[in-house]
Amino acid sequence: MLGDLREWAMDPHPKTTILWLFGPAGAGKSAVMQTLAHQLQDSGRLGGSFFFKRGHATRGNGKTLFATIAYQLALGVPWLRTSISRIVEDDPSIVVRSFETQMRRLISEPCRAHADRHSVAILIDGLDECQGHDSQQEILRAMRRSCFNQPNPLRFIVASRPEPHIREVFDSAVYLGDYRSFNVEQSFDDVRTYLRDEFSRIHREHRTMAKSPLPWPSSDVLDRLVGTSSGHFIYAATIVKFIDDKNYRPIQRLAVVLEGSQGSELAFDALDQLYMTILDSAPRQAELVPILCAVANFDLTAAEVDQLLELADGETRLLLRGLHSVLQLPPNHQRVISFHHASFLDFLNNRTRSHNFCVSTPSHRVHLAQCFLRLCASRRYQLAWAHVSQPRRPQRHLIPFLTALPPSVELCPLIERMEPDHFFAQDSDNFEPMLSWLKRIPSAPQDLIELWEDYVYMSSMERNTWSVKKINSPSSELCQVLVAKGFLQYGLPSVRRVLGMTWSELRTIICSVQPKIANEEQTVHGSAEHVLQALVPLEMRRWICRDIALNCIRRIVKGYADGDEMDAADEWFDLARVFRACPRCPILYSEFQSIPRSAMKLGLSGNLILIEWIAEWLESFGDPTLELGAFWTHAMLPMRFQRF
Ligand SMILES: Nc1ncnc2c1ncn2[C@@H]1O[C@H](COP(=O)(O)OP(=O)(O)OP(=O)(O)O)[C@@H](O)[C@H]1O
Repeated sequence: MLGDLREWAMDPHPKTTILWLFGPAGAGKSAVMQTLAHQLQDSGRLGGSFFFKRGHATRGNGKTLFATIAYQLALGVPWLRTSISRIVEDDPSIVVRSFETQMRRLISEPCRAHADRHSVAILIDGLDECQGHDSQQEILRAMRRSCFNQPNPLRFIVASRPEPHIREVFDSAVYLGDYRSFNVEQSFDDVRTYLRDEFSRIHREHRTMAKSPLPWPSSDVLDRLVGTSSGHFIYAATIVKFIDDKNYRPIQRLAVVLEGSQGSELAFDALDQLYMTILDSAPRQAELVPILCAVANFDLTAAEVDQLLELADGETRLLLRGLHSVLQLPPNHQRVISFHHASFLDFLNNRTRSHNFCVSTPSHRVHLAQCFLRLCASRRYQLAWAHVSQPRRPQRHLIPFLTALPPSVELCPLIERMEPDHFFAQDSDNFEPMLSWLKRIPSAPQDLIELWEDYVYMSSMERNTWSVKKINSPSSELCQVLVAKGFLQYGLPSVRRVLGMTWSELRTIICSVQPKIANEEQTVHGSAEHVLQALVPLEMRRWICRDIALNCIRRIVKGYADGDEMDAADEWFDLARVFRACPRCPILYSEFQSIPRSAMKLGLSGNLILIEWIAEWLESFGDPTLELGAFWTHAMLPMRFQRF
């Protein structure tokens, strides 16, 4: 297979330039694509590759597909570098345009001038794992339309399961059958070779096998396992992982597999049987399902699952020990738990296949939602999860998870306690679906609905689609909010923090300007910046900035005295940003001087950008002999040097 694919990818005159590699779950498509990518790379013929992964923050959707490939082309193909770089420099917004525009401008147009060069291959694996059937179809159409009838050196290989909506595009008028299809064949011989090699490795490596005669297993047993696999690798790879467990005797584990596989004729029945056998052989099965449900829906480390489900430390690792043939439980405690293969997740989500191990039942999902909401409402959450990187933060995925549940009144009291700091910064696109979901709960409390109606209105401010009724003299609180949001460009959680307000105060101020009736003449539309310009005079803005800076300084001093390091880091960030917009004001200067020097060093430790911003502001006072300016220059000098 690899030989055929390589030959096609390097053929100077193939009949068609797009190849679809298809095969069922676990047939070995990704394995083939990975090896092919390495081989083409070694021959200097790989233009780029993209491996989709279902649910992954960046690899789970098509947003970055073409930009990533263009970037790889620019890095790896010298004759494309200048043209691709120039396009991005001239129009940086190209990377957020439609798939078709990105594909045409970033990839096919720069290549067209080089039709006579040797071919370069672009490999896209797991298209069916890209979020949204529409996106998958759109990607295929974009590739075809931008390359149709235009000689160019690109060869696309797209691998996916043979899903009907993907096949539909290849069969449609867009392609007119002009693509090559390539079935990842069943290969009994390959699976036999693989199993034989792995069994002899296990025999060699396991102490308990020293006295077992070879060949192990007998050729009858090997034939039976190969037959059950139907020539697909996933079955073979999973039994090897199951048998190769240092906590058990391989002979016993093989007996468990053989017993479980009795009576299953088809490969996928056999795979289900195998998954069932693995789960049945784990201890404390009832406690497994909530853990599997958590891992199936969120990216979590074992310690985070312990916290979430309120288990004793280390319990998740203990419970999952028997599942290492289907789960990846990284020894590094910072890494998340993942499934070895997507087919196990498909199995767990399908009740008719996984029965009492199914994780997608409403009761398990509602229970998981309750655990999350409870955790997010507690201080424990902040302490334990603050370090987690943005794309992985579970609260990012919490609202979509909630709105996919059946409307459930039992969640309302917990939703009422949701902390807006956790979800406002990143999730505001999901507020409307959340409101509609709440409205579908027949007995949802009215004040909860009103709260989310207000959040939807507040989120329109985040998304620059705000409507505000015209007012002649805005209150000083409203002016502060407008300056923090529209001038300093803070997100609403930071606006609340720098102004020292509660969410309820912020809500009252923002919602007080919501137009009750649609009267175009009496309304200002647009971003907070636009509204600010309409309502707050220029000179006033800078003095509001000064007040905001003064408040930040006071909170830093207090935070330092209280030993609250975590909040202090945010406060320094706010302060450094606001300084850039502040007038040169002696009051502010002397207030800044009141910050203990050790707090300055601690708060800024190594954050060069913030140091630069503050240094610039201090330098604007112009007198380097001032005590603070001198301290700053000396104390921060080494860090400023590091930057160069
Ligand atoms: N030639 C091979 N030798 C050894 N193991 C293999 C081989 N091909 C596949 N495998 C193993 O089989 C399992 C399934 O393979 P792979 O993920 O490539 O399947 P796939 O067709 O891409 O599945 P899906 O459509 O679900 O993504 C993996 O654990 C992989 O490591």
